[in-house]
Amino acid sequence: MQLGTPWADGTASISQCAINPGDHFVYRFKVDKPGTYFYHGHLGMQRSAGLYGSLIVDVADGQREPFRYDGEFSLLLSDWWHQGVHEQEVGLSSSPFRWIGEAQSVLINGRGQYNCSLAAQFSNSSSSSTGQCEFTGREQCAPEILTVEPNKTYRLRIASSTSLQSLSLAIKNHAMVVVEADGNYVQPFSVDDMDIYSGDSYSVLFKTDQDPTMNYYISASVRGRKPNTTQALTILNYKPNSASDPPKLSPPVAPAWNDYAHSKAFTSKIFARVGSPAPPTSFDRRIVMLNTQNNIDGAYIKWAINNVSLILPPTPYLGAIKYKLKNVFDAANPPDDYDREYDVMNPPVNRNTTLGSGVYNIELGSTVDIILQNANALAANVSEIHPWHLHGHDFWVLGYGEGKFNEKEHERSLNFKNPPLRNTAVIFPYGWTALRFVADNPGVWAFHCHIEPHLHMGMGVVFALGVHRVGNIPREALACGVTAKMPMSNVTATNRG
Ligand SMILES: O=C1O[C@H]([C@@H](O)CO)C(O)=C1O
Repeated sequence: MQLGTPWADGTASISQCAINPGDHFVYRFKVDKPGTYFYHGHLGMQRSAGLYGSLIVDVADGQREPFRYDGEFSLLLSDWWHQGVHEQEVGLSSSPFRWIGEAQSVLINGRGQYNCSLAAQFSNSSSSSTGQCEFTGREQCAPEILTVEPNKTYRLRIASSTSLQSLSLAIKNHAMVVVEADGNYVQPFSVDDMDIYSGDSYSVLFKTDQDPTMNYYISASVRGRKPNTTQALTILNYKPNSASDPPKLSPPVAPAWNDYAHSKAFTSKIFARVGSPAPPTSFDRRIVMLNTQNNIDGAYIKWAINNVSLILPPTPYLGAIKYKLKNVFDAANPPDDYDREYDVMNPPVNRNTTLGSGVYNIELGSTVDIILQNANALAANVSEIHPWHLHGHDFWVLGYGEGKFNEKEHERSLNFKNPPLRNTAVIFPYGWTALRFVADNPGVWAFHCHIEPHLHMGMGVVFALGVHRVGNIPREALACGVTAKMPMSNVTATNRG
């Protein structure tokens, strides 16, 4: 959560300067909550470049998880393009616009398949010429096998650091009981497959109670966009079978990419674990955020929130606000609402948007509601999934709905009793999602679509709160833009102890 250390949040141009090649930056922060997390680069398309890893926080000594298991595995899901990230970045900010397209592979712990299959024996030879993957001599490409003993319970920690793809995860013939989401316990529920969006993390428990003479496929399949990427596979290997025994049963079949009813059914099963704190019953401020795809100068393609497309300044906001620097960014707050006459079901009538700093000044300690309102993209009949991620805080997910959010009609449908506490929540096509959080962590925090090219195209905002309460920012976080030129006597020495 970065309580008291907003400069260690890792968001370039927001909480710190980007780390130059050859430079280093020490991230020192308190791990305040056990759970399944991950870290990644937050500049340009660095996730697409592979800059990410898992981060698992154990329960403190003497404490126990509210569930039991015999062993655990960690799966970090990601996606991989053959095109280099600089070409991706340049394409996204070019006119004409060049979209990155779907990933060439989905990766499970950094390993994936391309032009070959782990399940070739099940491929329909008339529709696919994909042969069996052969790893001899290329062992670094071999999947990471999950070797288990029969009749035990395992915890699977899953996180998605994909740049683009939404995924469905399944273990053939094994149900999964979801127990944790984004570092918070949820009321356990059982599923055969689960949606995992970029930025999400989960723990599930599964029992090795199936025929132990066989191995089974674990699959991660693309959802939410028309897939052009084959299912990523790895193997659940029951001891003492050989890990290279091909599973006798075919891989799990994922729900259709656009079966949003299936996704909504999964989302609607997630509640806070009984005994979790409920949200405050009222809010101090409600910000309704319309998500649109737009043009700038009639040429470039951007995403905008209430018609502001985020562009980050050379001087990070945290130092700029703390040291009250003038004219380093446009300090005008973006609007708290959009013109409710806007037709969310059709392409924008006026396609043009404006660039802005996206900084909302939020009162420290206040309760803030965010209503994320999806809309039609530039092309007709297109509205995409966007997983929104908040830094520095968790939020309660109060509800989801179809079409345009409307206080009179929808307020009563929100869940104030046991909404799950999370830091990532999706908006479905043509729908809305309602969130509530208590803005109690002083700092400057990004809130953005976790799809990396979308953030790169402006799909984010920034919350600044209680910055006067922020302690001494380490110099390394200020070594760029206007803060780099400040007399160093204004800045206390580094936080290196
Ligand atoms: O941001 C995006 O741009 C493309 C398309 O809308 C324009 O080419 C796409 O699929 C996105 O998600």
